[in-house]
Amino acid sequence: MDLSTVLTAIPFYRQDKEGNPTITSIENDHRLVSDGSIFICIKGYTFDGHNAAKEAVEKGAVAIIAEQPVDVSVPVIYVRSTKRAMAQLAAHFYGHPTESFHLIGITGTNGKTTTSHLIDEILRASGETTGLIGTMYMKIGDETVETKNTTPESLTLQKTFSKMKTAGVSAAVMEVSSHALQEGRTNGTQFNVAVFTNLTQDHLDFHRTMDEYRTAKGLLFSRLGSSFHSSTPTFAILNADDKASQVYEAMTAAHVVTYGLEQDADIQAKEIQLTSAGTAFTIHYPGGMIGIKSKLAGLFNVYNILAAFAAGFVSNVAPETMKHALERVVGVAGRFEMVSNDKGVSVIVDYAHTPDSLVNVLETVRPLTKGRVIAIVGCGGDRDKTKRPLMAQAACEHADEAIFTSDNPRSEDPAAILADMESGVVGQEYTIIEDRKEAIHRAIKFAQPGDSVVIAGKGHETYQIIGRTVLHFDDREVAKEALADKKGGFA
Ligand SMILES: CC(=O)N[C@H]1[C@@H](OP(=O)(O)OP(=O)(O)OC[C@H]2O[C@@H](n3ccc(=O)[nH]c3=O)[C@H](O)[C@@H]2O)O[C@H](CO)[C@@H](O)[C@@H]1O[C@H](C)C(=O)N[C@@H](C)C(=O)N[C@H](CCC(=O)O)C(=O)O
Ligand SMILES: Nc1ncnc2c1ncn2[C@@H]1O[C@H](COP(=O)(O)OP(=O)(O)OP(=O)(O)O)[C@@H](O)[C@H]1O
Ligand SMILES: N[C@H](CCC[C@H](N)C(=O)O)C(=O)O
Ligand SMILES: [Mg+2]
Repeated sequence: MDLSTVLTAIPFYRQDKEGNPTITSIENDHRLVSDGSIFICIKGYTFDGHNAAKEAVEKGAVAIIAEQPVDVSVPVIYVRSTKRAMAQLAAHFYGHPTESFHLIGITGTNGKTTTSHLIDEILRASGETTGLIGTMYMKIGDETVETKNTTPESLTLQKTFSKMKTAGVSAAVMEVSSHALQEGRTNGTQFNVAVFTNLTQDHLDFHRTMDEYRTAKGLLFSRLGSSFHSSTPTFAILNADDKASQVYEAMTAAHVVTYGLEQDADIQAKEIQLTSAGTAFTIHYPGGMIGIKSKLAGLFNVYNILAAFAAGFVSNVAPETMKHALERVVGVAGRFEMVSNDKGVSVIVDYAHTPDSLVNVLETVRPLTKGRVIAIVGCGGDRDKTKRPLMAQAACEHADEAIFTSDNPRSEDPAAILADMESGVVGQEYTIIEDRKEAIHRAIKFAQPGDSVVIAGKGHETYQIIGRTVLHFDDREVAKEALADKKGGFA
């Protein structure tokens, strides 16, 4: 493709010098530039790509996209926003791959990863070749690639969609974070179905207020349905029990389908039973009802299953097919993952890293526990500071024993993060053990048969980020070691 053809994706720009070279790739990291690349200069939070333009040209870049002056020998295309241009160029360069398959996007504070895996299972059961993009990995068929972000930037995203198209993917599901929506990472992506799980506090470092956070998530719904030919319906799947859904309903041009337990909803769960084996309930949908016995514990997972069912329903998957798929799912790694042992203690590793998810997981564990509920909780560094006291409070209120520890302190002082947590607790007992390994060992050592130990916050993560160092750390491995060291059930 030559430069002028690539540039048809961004009809408004200023080019500083003549030239129409052949373009072999688009890159936004100068280290990946090779002969024939266009290099897009992105002004990031830690690095300004404009400063790498010269080096990119030395490495073979034949054109530069910039929003600030750069002095190089090849044509420079000036645009208002290189991030926005990148999404448009990427979608065009890769041939608008999302037009070739059915795409379901999921947004919401909690439950995206879980719901995306449920939807993937449903789509597979109905015979689709699937793709999945999310917190844990990007998956095409059975092949997975690790991800740095829940929703990658637009270039990686379109490249991945293009690979999906080539691999014959017929339906895909992806998590769409509020960061991604705000930064336009999904611009140029065509969703057929958008799912909303819930909205509670998180990420107030990035979005500043809950209103801004809600609006960012709303972009998934406000962009849905307006650019499609009327013969291809688009659907917004909204949680009737979350009041943000009313805002999203008002924003969208898509068909709206609601799910829920409390408010009147199009797809509703009734006769819910929560047991240690999971959940059992009946889903009522337009024209019928179907019983579901899921191995996923907790009321919040009933919501995730309903959301997945609703997405499958509007994607024309038969309810019977969905039932089989949903009942097959034993769990998602790091979400309510039990660490098996013969010491009579329930050890649960869970990815709860928000106040609401922590309350949910502890409330789920409580009725399943004969003895005490022990919670090990930390809060991430360089993340929303205002959730720290709330998470500490949730641990003290919903567990019998709360241990505060470290969870990816990143550039912050772990003691300062713990002090922020402590500020949320008034008149309740807790223990501070800064070293996460020691915290897990101590909790498991002192747990009695019948007790539950909830290790929250890291879930599937296999690292602890301290400063800039990424150390191997896996809650499940550490818990297993601690259980192996534990004497016959009593410390
Ligand atoms: C705050 C934030 O969103 N940061 C994202 C951002 O990083 P950044 O702005 O620091 O990037 P940068 O390092 O300054 O680089 C700027 C540009 O220069 C380029 N570069 C950089 C270095 C170099 O030597 N040469 C070069 O050309 C880079 O390729 C980039 O194009 O752009 C990076 C590349 O796309 C992202 O990986 C990174 O996510 C970081 C890892 C992150 O932690 N993001 C979090 C806050 C986030 O986005 N989370 C959401 C939600 C998670 C959830 O569900 O709760 C997510 O979707 O992951
Ligand atoms: N529907 C839900 N409502 C509230 N809490 C939930 C829900 N589903 C899962 N959780 C809790 O949130 C944690 C994270 O779940 P999951 O990974 O599915 O969410 P996510 O939205 O993908 O999170 P992230 O934004 O970090 O990617 C779970 O471990 C569980 O404790
Ligand atoms: N997607 C979330 C994950 C948080 C996980 C927790 N372990 C932490 O590091 O805070 C974030 O980046 O804020
Ligand atoms: Mg996720």
